[in-house]
Amino acid sequence: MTISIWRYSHLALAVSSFVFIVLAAVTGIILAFEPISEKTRPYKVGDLDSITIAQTIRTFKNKYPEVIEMEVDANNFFSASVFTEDGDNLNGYFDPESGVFLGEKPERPRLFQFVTTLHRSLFLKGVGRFFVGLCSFLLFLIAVSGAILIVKRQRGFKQFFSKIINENFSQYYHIVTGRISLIPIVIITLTGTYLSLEKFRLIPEHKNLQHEIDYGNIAGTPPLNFHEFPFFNSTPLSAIKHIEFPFSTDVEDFYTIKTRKSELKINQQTGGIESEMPYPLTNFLSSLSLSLHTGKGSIGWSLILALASLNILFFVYSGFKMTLVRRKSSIKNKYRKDECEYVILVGSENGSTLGFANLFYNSLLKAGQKVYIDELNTVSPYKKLKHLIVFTATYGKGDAPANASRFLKIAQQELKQPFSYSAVGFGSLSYPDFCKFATDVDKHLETFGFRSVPLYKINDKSFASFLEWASVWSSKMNVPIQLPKEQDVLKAKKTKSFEVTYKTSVHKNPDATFMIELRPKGMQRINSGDLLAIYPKNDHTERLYSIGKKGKAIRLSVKHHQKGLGSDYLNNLSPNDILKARVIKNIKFHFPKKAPRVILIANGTGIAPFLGMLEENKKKVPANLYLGLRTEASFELYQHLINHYLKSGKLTNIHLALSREKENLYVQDLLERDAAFIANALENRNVVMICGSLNMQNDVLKTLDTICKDRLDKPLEFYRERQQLKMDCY
Ligand SMILES: Cc1cc2nc3c(=O)[nH]c(=O)nc-3n(C[C@H](O)[C@H](O)[C@H](O)COP(=O)(O)O)c2cc1C
Repeated sequence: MTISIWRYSHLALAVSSFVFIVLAAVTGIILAFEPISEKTRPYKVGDLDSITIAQTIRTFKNKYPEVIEMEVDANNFFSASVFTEDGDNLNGYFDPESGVFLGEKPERPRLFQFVTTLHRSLFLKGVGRFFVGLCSFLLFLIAVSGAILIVKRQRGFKQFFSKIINENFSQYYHIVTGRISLIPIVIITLTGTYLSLEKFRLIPEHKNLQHEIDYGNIAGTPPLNFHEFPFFNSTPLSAIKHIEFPFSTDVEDFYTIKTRKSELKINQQTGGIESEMPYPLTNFLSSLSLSLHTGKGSIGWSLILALASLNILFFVYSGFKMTLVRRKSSIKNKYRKDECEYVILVGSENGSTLGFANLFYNSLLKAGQKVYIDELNTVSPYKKLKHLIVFTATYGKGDAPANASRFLKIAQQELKQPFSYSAVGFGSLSYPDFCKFATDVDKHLETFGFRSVPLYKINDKSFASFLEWASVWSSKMNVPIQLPKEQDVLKAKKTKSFEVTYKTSVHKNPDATFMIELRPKGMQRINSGDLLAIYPKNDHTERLYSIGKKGKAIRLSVKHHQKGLGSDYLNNLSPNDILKARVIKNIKFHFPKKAPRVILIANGTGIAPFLGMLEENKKKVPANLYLGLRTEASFELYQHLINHYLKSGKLTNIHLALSREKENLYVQDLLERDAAFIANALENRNVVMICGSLNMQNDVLKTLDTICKDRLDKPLEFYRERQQLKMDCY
């Protein structure tokens, strides 16, 4: 399959460094616990901000005959090396206020020593260090290419953190966790690379600074007691890293003090600063890299490093899993392209559409047809082509998948001979432009080919819809085909348990319509307008119902059909029964977040999502409902709810069109009657939502189009493109 250069780079880098990355991540997780274990040791005493160097030196000089050095480490533990009255050398942690010895510095645990060597050099010394450094840089490139892939997927930097639709576990969490840990991973990899470059002396190190001191002219007067030294008195312990005491009493022997910013030489007799050298930038970068890479001194950052390393392992797992799924669906042909009457062209990014196309390809071969399969971008003249079948997914904002990006530009010049075609769109209702690219392809092919079967749109890889299309295609083309059963090809969809909490009696309604309320067991994100898929045969057969939300529960309005698989199943349920179902996001049909007014048009059970939307219309956005039912009695099922919404201001007004009462009205008649209002509403960017039967939708669209053309001089399409029309009809 054609994949974008960025994805290819991301994958190639990951494959080439995968073993090192896994090792570095596992050892990184373990090492992140070293700073945590150090920080929790009981050596933090006193507030180093409020104790001056002078105070501490005085305490130590009073208590110990000789002080050699003092140190404040990244954990703010104070340590020193001193000689006692008995001539013993005490080396370890002290209380800087009292001078009390707290304990020796413990030896570094062997586990951390072992893991550090593995992490730094894989026990291969220089060679290992080189590969680890290189892989650190490769991991940086992987993070950058991954970030670019997210930007491309989200269509821009600004949308980098905007919502991602969870279609697939590996893909979803690869991206979600990738966004969260991007910065820590970039920091880990850049600092790792820096430290490696330093080890190979590619970055200069300045361990010993060269102070320029004129030793011939060092003054020993006026003498000062060390606790009167201005620098000692004005500098808190927290500002220093290390103090080296003068070795002798000679005036040329200085206190050497390393602060966080510079190194100073202090005259031991006068207390004057003989020299101060700020650290070069490389020293600063080196110590910053070390702290950031190891987490030394910070429990919080160490935990972030551990989580980021853990995340790297998850990236390896989920990344390879996605790649395997993509690879599984590759293209293999039995016949050459110029031998075949049937040609299947596929637009697929993640491989699932190609999987469906391959099933269809095999069933045509089994039916004895000569068929050729390829990607949409590779379209070329096919000598014997009679019928073209296009299977394509949609990406981005209704765009082509990577392997179909050029199709619309080149198809016409490549396909010169007469041919018929059928197009199938694979998409998701969770995106606003459902199967948009398939629609574009279908429309484009119509200009130079003959459409045999109308465009079919398949939501969320529904196998049942695919079989439905295949059977329409088979009878239209007169080619008997047999496709495998879903359970032999696909994994079962993940369902959740829902408990029936309320149900009206179907007998009380003249149209055999009933309402049923279901409460999800556990957490479930639901919006009115989403779809509920139920499985009446407890297999892969799916039936969809439009959801109206009621608090945390779901309210469906269902018309009972005698032989209706889904409606019969739901009708046989009673309160407290449990059913398995799943919610399908349908964001194109959610209540608009920003609209000055919403006009809701429904017939029959199409009212269900609108009941939920009105229930949740807390901002009281003006809403006008046009509802088509058969009789006055049909309305009884909804009347109490509608009255409640009217009273609370959640619904502005309702216009009932009753088709079996004496006026014989349909919703489109009422729209015609209110043409001036509708035209004004569209002009003022109000949103029109339609839910119900496809017949009603067609009639309503015709009426709206006429209103637009007559009163606004524009086709309805204009307003549809301005996102003012939302539809969900069946
Ligand atoms: C980033 C992204 C964007 C998508 N955009 C759309 C879209 O605009 N319209 C649509 O109908 N489906 C959209 N989809 C859904 C895919 O088209 C759908 O899942 C399809 O079955 C994937 O096929 P494939 O596995 O062959 O690539 C999008 C999916 C992803 C991951």
